Amino acid sequence: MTKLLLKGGEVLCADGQIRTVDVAIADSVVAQVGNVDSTWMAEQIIDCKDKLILPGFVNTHTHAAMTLLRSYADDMKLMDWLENRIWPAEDNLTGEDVYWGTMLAIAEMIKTGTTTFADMYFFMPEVAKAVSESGIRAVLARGMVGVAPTADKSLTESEEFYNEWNNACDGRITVMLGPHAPYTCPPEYLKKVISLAERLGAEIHIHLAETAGEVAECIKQYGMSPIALMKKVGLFDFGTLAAHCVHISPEDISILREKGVRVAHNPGSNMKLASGVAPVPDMLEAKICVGLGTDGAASNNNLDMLEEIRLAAMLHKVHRLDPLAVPAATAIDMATVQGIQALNLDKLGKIEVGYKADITVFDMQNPHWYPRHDRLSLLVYAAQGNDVHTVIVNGKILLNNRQLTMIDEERLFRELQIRGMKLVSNINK
Ligand SMILES: CSC[C@H]1O[C@@H](n2cnc3c(O)ncnc32)[C@H](O)[C@@H]1O
Ligand SMILES: [Zn+2]
Repeated sequence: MTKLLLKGGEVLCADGQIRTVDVAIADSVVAQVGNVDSTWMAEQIIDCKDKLILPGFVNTHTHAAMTLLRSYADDMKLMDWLENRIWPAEDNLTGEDVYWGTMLAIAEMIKTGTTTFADMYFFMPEVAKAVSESGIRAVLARGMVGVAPTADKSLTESEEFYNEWNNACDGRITVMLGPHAPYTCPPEYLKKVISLAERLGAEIHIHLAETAGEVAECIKQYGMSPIALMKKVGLFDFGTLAAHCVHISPEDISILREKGVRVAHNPGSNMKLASGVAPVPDMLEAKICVGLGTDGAASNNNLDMLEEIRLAAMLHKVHRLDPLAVPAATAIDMATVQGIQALNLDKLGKIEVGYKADITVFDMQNPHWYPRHDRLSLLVYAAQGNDVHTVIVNGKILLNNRQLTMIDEERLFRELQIRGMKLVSNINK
């Protein structure tokens, strides 16, 4: 048994209180939270004085390998951005590009405190390889577009990917099915995805109601909103994670609630693509599970969940002119507990005995952490991604005193610079 001890840190406990306690970890699991005595013979003791210890952040919606396209196409609206810049570049992607782009994303996420991410993209075996090697936890979906020439191939590949990778790497990888969106996957195709989901026992990760244009077009074509259409085709029957849900009506919210759909809220991407403001306070009020996501690095443009937490807390205040629209503690809950629920994972998201040891340690020895009236306020409104000192996933240290333990950063930078440039070299701006 591998034993680890986080000594004397300020721990955000499962009841939401912060206490100065020790955290003992045995193999992949939290074994004790409290005063751990000297009979606990730890192989490694991390001195956590002046450190804030939290469950690791959960990024509920991203396209990790889109780091390759960061800073390539900005200040555009979604469909113009996708159709004229992103999709032409993605046509050039190779599996190796996706491996390296994903590895850079994982490095960035670990360094800013994320321990789990949900991904939807292409070349998913390469993504799984990066997840396997890096030690992070992930929920992976092969992105599916329901029109020729790849529609059937992506169904077959999704099934193969599920069979090979679901529950792999000591349970660190879970596989979902990833139909891209209602506007790229017509109802007949979605029905095939749904029967595959039912047959495999897999859940579905999809983009929904992201822009006003998407909703208007859906109403024009099908006479109902994307949420109502998805209910009608049965997409919500076997467990669904819906990214965005920006342009939704009270009736849509009732459907999401009734069908137990979990939502990934991406405030940074929604703001940058000028998509709109999701009615998050209304969804939370309706007891819908809302996690936070960064979306891809080409629309955010970083993968720092602390920034998403702050944006979630700030955006809804200014939008509603209500300082309590999303309080600080709620934003942290969305990035941890609700994030885990959104991905339907078990025994994660809290620092509690018997839970998986996915933990982020913040260093509070910095000017912006003083004075300490309220540590959660400091975390949400003052902390910075590079305050992250240590990150543990499944009981293994992936970031030690700000150094990645499983990833060669220098190699990553070289690969990304060359591959990112090559990807777009044949595209006219
Ligand atoms: C089919 S794999 C995923 C697919 O989604 C594209 N994408 C990236 N960001 C967004 C977004 O905000 N809305 C819709 N689609 C998005 C990505 O480029 C891939 O093609
Ligand atoms: Zn997305």
